[in-house]
Amino acid sequence: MGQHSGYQNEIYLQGLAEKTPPFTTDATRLEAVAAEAFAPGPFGYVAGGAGSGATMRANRDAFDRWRIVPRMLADATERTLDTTVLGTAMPAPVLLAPIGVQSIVHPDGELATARAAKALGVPIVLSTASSYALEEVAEAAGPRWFQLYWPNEPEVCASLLQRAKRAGYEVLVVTLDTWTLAWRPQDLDQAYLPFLRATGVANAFTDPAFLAGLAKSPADDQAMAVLRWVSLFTGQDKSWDRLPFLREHWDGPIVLKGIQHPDDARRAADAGMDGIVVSNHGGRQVDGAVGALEMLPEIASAVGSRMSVLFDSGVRTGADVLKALALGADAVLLGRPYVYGLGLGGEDGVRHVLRGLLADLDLTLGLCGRRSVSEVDSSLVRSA
Ligand SMILES: Cc1cc2nc3c(=O)[nH]c(=O)nc-3n(C[C@H](O)[C@H](O)[C@H](O)COP(=O)(O)O)c2cc1C
Ligand SMILES: O=C(O)C(=O)c1ccccc1
Repeated sequence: MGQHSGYQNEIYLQGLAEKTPPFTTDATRLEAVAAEAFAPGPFGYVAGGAGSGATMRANRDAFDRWRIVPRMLADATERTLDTTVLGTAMPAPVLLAPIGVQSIVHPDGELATARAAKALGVPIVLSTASSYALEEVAEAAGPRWFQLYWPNEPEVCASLLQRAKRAGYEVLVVTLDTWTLAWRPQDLDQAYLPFLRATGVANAFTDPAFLAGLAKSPADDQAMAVLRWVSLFTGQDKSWDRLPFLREHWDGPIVLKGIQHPDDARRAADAGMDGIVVSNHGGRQVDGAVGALEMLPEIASAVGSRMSVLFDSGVRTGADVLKALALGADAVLLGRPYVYGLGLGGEDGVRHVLRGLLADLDLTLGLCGRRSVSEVDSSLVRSA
């Protein structure tokens, strides 16, 4: 049997005791459920996107334009979703996307997420903008990667990387598409920005190089510390020729996140990067951008043989994961759905969302006549 489909049996069996799951098993409905349960500011921050929301819609539309073509009598009873990406073994080609400020939806924030992921062996990618310090999250976490918002001060950058390495983060994911926040009407209409309330600044406020640049401690002058944080992470003074700096300060694999053009993917490979995340940041940055999945086949064929290709932006179901794999991804990052799970049920909520996705993925894989991730290729899909 597939290792992950047991959650399906468990749910049905609990029905005999009149128990149903904590909240929906339909990941495409989680946003609507969260809308009823979350405070308006945090809900808008998580669910919202850039401008008119066109990119978020394009992300989902792009999945709908591919259809799966199942095969029969293929003996796919025994299945595994196990895979290894950039040296990290994982129980499925799924990681938790870096999502900052998780304490806005649940007080346990990234700690709860890390515990839920650890219980399943699923790797997390911890955001630079986490609500808890990276060392604290590391203690709660299983396999872990670190996402970097590349600070403008080399000393702070080097310090963050050293801390992450020491705390056991294995892969560095450098996000390139969010050097300033886009025009986000949901947040603007509510004048809601978590950082100004000193949420999501834990890594900086515990960093010696960051603190060295402050006249007073964050406890004595929070406003000044927050301003320093904002200026440190805003602005794009970076260029391709600065990547060697990261190499010097990080001796593990490096992945560039937010790649949407095949030429940028080639540049990443030429620069000796180990991987990319094809992503438009869940439609939160450039309104009217192309659906992330639309660019995946071209990018994967340009660089897939030279580097690991990961994907995010719009992944909701097992079928979505399979489509991304079929179109060239080695693994996907799950974004908003697990944050809805966190807000709805803390650690258990994240676990419910993750177990649901893995079960759905496992069942769909088997029903398509495939036994493992390595049996998924472009023959699984056709364009609608
Ligand atoms: C509330 C929120 C916060 C995010 N914070 C970060 C972050 O700190 N670093 C980062 O690289 N990406 C961040 N992202 C982007 C995600 O990593 C991912 O690219 C995106 O959520 C994928 O889209 P999806 O959630 O619609 O699937 C954030 C996304 C959301 C929704
Ligand atoms: O909101 C976001 O999309 C995001 O990536 C972010 C940026 C800075 C801090 C926290 C999250």
